[in-house]
Amino acid sequence: MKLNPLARSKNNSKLPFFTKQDIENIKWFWDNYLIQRTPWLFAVLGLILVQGVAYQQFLSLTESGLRVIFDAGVISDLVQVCAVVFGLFAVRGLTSYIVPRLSTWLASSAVMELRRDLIEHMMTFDLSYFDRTSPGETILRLVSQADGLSQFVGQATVNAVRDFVTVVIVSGYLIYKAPVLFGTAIVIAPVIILILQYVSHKIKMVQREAENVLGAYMNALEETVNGMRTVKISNQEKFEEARLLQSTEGIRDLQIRLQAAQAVVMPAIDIASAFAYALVIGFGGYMAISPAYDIDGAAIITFLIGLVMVFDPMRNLAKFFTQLQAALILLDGVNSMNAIKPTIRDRDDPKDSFDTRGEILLRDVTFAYSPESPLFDRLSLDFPAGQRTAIVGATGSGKTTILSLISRLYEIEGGEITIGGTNIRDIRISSLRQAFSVVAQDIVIFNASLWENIKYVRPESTDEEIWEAAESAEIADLIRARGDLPLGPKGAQLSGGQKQRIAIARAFLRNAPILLLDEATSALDQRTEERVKRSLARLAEGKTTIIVAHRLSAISDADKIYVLDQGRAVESGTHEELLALGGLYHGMYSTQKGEYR
Ligand SMILES: Nc1ncnc2c1ncn2[C@@H]1O[C@H](COP(=O)(O)OP(=O)(O)OP(=O)(O)O)[C@@H](O)[C@H]1O
Repeated sequence: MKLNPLARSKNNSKLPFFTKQDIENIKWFWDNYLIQRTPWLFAVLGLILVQGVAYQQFLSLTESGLRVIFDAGVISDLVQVCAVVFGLFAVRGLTSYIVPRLSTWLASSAVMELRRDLIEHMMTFDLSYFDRTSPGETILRLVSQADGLSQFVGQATVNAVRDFVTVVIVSGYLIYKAPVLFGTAIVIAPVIILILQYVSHKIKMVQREAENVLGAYMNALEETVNGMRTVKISNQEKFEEARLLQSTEGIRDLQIRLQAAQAVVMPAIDIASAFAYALVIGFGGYMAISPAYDIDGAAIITFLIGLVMVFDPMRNLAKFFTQLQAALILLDGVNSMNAIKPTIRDRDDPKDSFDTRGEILLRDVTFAYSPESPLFDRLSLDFPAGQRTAIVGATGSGKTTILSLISRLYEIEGGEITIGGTNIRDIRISSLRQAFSVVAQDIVIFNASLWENIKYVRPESTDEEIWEAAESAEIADLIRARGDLPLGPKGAQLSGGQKQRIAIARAFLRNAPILLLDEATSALDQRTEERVKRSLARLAEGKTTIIVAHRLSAISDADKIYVLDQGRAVESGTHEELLALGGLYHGMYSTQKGEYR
């Protein structure tokens, strides 16, 4: 399976700190989710500035305090210094409580909106997207990557801003007090930048790989859990275990590699800082001793304390930088969903009303799921209004696809499909789909009660209407027996026939003017099928009905039957006409008759 089709800019051999895509992603996030929060962001920034100023004031007061000690000054001055220092730390403590609370609220709300928008956007995706993308990849983006982003924005970024402000304010103070000493201390800056550059490349590469592996793990998990019946019946537990273990090992290895890349940063900065301290102590000490410089011991000690206060947040900033590189990959993953543009969309000014009871025509329809395997080449079919038309044919001949194309689940490449003379592309998609009651082969059952599962297709239905639909589909007794019990994930607690009857009940409840039945009764026992078919015949009265069935006995009374072979309609007519033709239909009928004998 192709992994992570959404991930972009995979050529990582020499990434700059910020790629063009990174900048676009940041801009997108800022423009859509942060800009409207600017007043609050300023409030956070204001509080952070207060913290920075508190630090600078602490430094200044420390110098005064030291001077009182060194110069044997007045004790009351010392007490005053101590009281103000305590006050400053109390202010810093208070802001340290408010800032993360505010920032987490801001970030979680921003990411909640991001998730809401992505979910809304995902709903517009063509069905073909879901045919090729496993749920694991979508979950990865909407759950783990969005979560990682929230943490990063809410905590890491705010801490980084605080650290940055501290570095700027305290450095500014140090430059003001002792510019020469400061110049000595920052000779290490280029080394730190080089280290960061080297590490950031590595982190980006490993993080992208880690996201791919995590996506693969989610896919594998999803497939195994969903396919547990097949796994067990085929005795493949060990195989699946090994597959999942391989993914988890991959995650472990990448996390170790990620940490290894990040781990270089801290010791490198520590060594560089030690070098700077040594320089400052040496050179600063010389300055204090030498009469050529006007600087005393208190100033040197204060400068050293100031350096500690700068280097600590600088360490954090370097760490933040490595986290930022990883977060940029998350942001790219999340934003890549936005790059997916649905092709099946309403045109400008779509029609809301059309003749839903008119005939359905396919004219020269060309369609392929993928370019390498074309399915229909100028296929023309005619489903007369208010009549029952059946489509039969070998498996894989394209019967279900015709139903999908009529309801515009996939877009045709050539020709046109009209209902009551209106091209379906001109109709608003929601209005078009409103015109169908469908019993499909793949029945989706939610983990809710039977009642809620039926009601799903028309939430505004009355209780009487739901009971009526359930009676017609022969499922009312089961509703009485099960009550409000949920049906299990994907309706796991139901038999195939029971699921099919839910689908039929939904079609009854929907009672739309066009009825699409795809192997609608194939899972029912013969007696139930007879009763359900009689109900379905009543439901189909006056409606344009298209029936796909393998059992020819189920459609022999249709007004018209199309025989499909490899995407072409090779025969059409009534049951009797087709038998008289002595062609493919006749052959299929004879085979099935033989089977039943
Ligand atoms: N979502 C899809 N993506 C790619 N190919 C598909 C998809 N759905 C169906 N196909 C292919 O298109 C062809 C027609 O499929 P379709 O489901 O329409 O056949 P069918 O006649 O309804 O078959 P059956 O009788 O088995 O239900 C098949 O070859 C199938 O492999």
